Amino acid sequence: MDRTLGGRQLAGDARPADGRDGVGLTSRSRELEDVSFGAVVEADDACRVQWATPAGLEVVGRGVAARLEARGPDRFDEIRTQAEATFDGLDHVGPDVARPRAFGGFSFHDGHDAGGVWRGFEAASFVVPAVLVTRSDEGTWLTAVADDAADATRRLEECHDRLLELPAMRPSGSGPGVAATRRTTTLDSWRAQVDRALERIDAGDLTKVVLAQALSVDLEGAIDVPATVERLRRRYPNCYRFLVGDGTSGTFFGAPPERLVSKRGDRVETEALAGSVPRGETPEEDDEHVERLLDSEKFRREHGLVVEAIRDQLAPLASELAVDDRTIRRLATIQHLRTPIAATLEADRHVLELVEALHPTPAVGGVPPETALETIRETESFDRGWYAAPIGWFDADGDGEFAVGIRSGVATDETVTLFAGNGIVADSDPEEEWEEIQLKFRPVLDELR
Ligand SMILES: C=C(O[C@H]1C=CC=C(C(=O)O)[C@@H]1O)C(=O)O
Repeated sequence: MDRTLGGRQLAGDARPADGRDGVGLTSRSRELEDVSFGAVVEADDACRVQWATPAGLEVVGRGVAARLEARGPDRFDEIRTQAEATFDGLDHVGPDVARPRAFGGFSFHDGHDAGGVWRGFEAASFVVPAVLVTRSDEGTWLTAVADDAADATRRLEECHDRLLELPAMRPSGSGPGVAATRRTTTLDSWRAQVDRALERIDAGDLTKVVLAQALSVDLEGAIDVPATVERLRRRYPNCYRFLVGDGTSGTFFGAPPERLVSKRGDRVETEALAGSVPRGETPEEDDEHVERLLDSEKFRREHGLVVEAIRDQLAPLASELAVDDRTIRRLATIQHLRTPIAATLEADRHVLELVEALHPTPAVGGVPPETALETIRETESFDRGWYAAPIGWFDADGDGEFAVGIRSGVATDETVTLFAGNGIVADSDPEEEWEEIQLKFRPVLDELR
């Protein structure tokens, strides 16, 4: 199965993204009876990606037709340059929805080192999978990507035959069980971290900073990441779901509620998501929490800073920009303040330019951005890696969609490291912030139990 489903052997086919040979990628698609997406990305010995949006687009990919990688603060630009070379002269025969896309993400910090649990996750890394299965309201499509038409057609037919052997449904089972958990940050050190951030805020150096923690979870058995992602879909159907792994190290996965940006043509959509309260035991309790969220001056300020920063970042690129009314985003375990923001671009832009302009929003970084990043680097005792960073896809036209990689974890052997953070502003109470962080571990943690 590996070879025809774009397994590791095909990695040898992967073209470097320098476009030196001047020959574009070729892709061929055909419609498919439905197949279990989990079964397609079941084996973790090859490069695999999975991506699903609240709007209903679902894609799984295996193998590597092209790989794009970059490091450092210029990584957004470098990936864009590589993308142009990779997709130059693309010959796609099939519906638009089944076109090849590059999937991957970026590290949170510019100075990322791909070590520890983040081994294999470069500061920017994308693949155009050799094989893609795309499900949307236009049906389910299989796409094979290769260097020439004969190879793409051969791969398409071989894959199609193999996929017919896979089940249409795959049981998503139950969690592997939690043997032990270890925090990077004790409650005492958290109090000290928040107090230090509050001192900077009092001194006027900082207005907001998002401080995070990691939770290392030892499992009772091996984790089945695709099955975990499927269980997340049931509990968080209106969140993104993703997994990314290169078959040699860990698999990053999660169910983020937050869109960083989506771009199609000149239309851009993003949102501010910040300010959190728990769910209640009853509808009345739910509403009491929401009232607190809406009435509190602290939440209003914390959320308003994110709206303002996104507006300021997008305004120079937009001919029109609309900030919608604030709403409540109610999830299974937590509720947030949300403000949708939409723009029309005044010139042609690649989605990666928008990603670069927006990352990190103060929903995961802070205000002013540089001081907040410095505070995060000095304060946190773990490596953010790809947590809270852009994760998603782009295509040959420079369109694409990115989520913010929160409510996420990285699975390595029988350990999963989870991440969660909270916005600290003047008047933040360390204990309340601690409680909110525990709620943000829950989406993934609950599925491991
Ligand atoms: C940083 C996280 O959440 C962000 C998104 C929504 C609400 C947030 C908050 O209330 O602080 C955070 O800004 C996380 O989940 O790790």
